[in-house]
Amino acid sequence: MKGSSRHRLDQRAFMEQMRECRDKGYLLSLKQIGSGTFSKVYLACATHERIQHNLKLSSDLQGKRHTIVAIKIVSMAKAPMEFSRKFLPREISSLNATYKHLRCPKTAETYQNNQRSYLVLELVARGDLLEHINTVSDLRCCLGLEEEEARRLFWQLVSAMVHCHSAGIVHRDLKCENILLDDRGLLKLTGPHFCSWPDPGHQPSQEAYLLPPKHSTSPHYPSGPKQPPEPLSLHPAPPSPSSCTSLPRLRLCQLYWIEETLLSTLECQDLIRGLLQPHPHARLDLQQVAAHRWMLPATHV
Ligand SMILES: Nc1ncnc2c1ncn2[C@@H]1O[C@H](COP(=O)(O)OP(=O)(O)OP(=O)(O)O)[C@@H](O)[C@H]1O
Repeated sequence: MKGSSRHRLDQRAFMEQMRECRDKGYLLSLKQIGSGTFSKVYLACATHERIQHNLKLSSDLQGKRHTIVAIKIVSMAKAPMEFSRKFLPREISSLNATYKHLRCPKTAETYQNNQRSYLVLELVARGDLLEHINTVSDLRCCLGLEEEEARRLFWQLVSAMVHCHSAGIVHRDLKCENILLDDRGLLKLTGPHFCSWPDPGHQPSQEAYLLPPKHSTSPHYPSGPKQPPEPLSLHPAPPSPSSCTSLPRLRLCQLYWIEETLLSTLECQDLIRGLLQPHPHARLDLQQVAAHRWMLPATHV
């Protein structure tokens, strides 16, 4: 398709989205604040009528000096059937299940038609953790956050994860881009790949590790040390010398990671080593992470 025709189509789609949002009581702005594989996230303003009629929305906006929300628009035309039938409903029910937790963005409501799904979310204004780390690294002329700040954020992340697990939800796509910061610098955990496992308190089944096809390799987090090795045994990759899938290779990556963090304290290195254990029984679980000695100063705050 020619560039000008595509542009016209995009414009028409955007106008439709504006109309559909307005009908629901939201004024969609042109400002796009993020995007995913099948989605775009825009700033929007909730109308007074909508706020009055939606209790969740009015409580989310209480105490804030604005009525701005983030609207995530998922294109049904772009998403495969499996995504819209299975993974999107899971994402929505997981967002609803984590609604009450301070460290998860609140979902005021969702609505859909044949073309699109709309998720009206609490605005988490300061962008994602990756952007923050890059900005801070530039300012400090040194890679990474100060250890104190890393500890503070990591503690909040652990608290969010404990909440997800107690609600029977396993995240499956933990990465800096899914960790957002609000205007007070507090962390909110987002990410569409939440999946419920049947009974809260049960261990996640192997199925819980299976990502939807679009995410079988999250672009910057390919199978390797940044995700648990269990899924690798479910999706054996064809052998190749550069493959990250063998345990010796994982060990190498692990050593490389620990070396990368040599500037941090011994306690921090010990925690990272515990998190990167390829064998699930040797790996620290959430309770052990929360009780790790590196975390202690954060628990007193
Ligand atoms: N509540 C929010 N407030 C502010 N920005 C947000 C919010 N939700 C999402 N974003 C922004 O939009 C981006 C994409 O959102 P999200 O990760 O939910 O989309 P996705 O479709 O799951 O992405 P992918 O397909 O890449 O996994 C996020 O990285 C973030 O920058």
